Amino acid sequence: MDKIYLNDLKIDTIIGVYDWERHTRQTLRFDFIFDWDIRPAAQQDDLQHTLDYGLVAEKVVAFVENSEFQLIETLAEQVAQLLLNHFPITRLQLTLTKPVRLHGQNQAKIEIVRSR
Ligand SMILES: Nc1nc2c(c(=O)[nH]1)N=C([C@H](O)[C@@H](O)CO)CN2
Repeated sequence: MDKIYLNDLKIDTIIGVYDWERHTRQTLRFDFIFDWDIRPAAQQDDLQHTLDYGLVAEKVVAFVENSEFQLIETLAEQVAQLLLNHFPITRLQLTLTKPVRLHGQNQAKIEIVRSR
């Protein structure tokens, strides 16, 4: 299957379980891989026949900027379901990266794959 990538989407939001995180916005990074047959768009050179990654980014930014979840798991799941509900995507992989300062770590990351 062909793939469309949307990488390094950075969004500020409220996320986290600790008190300071409930009133301090943090920058999350989103990376997506969408299964998508690119041939119809390639044959007609027409945006109408493909997944417009600009629209996907707008949808994700609007949702994440206004969210206030505690866990990155919850946010990742909600974003995946949002995209499956709004676009004819059959399968997506989402990697969500959060900055952390824990025992020398500087990133926490989760990866999920969802399909309809
Ligand atoms: N599996 C998870 N573990 C932790 C999360 C999380 O979202 N999922 N979050 C935190 C804190 O909010 C941390 O990111 C603060 O730096 C701790 N563990």
